[in-house]
Amino acid sequence: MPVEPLSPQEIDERLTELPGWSLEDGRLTRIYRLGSHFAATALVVHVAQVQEELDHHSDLTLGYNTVSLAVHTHSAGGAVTAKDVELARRVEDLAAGHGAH
Ligand SMILES: C[C@H](O)[C@H](O)[C@H]1CNC2=NC(N)=NC(=O)C2=N1
Repeated sequence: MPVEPLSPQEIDERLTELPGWSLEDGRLTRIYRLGSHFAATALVVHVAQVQEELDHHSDLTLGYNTVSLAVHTHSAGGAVTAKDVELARRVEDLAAGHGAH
């Protein structure tokens, strides 16, 4: 079943429950900071596991001690959808356990 784009108001509502996340260039984005490059790398691997589980994938960028995500839904023409929000929530749940902030 195709996933529908969220309206700008729906995106704003969902962002209130996702501290640190914002809409940048039409994508849900967040930058996490970690204590070391190795800790950041471990978070990337964990996020990749969740993305495979959800079959939904962000642009995931590893820096020295940062991990950046930007996600929209390709199959919805690049719109932000509930799938993007679900991925953001799942990543929020696991990031704290990695000491990400
Ligand atoms: C075939 C596979 O289910 C699709 O290509 C999935 C994979 N991951 C995806 N990720 C994102 N962000 N958007 C998609 O539309 C998408 N589609």
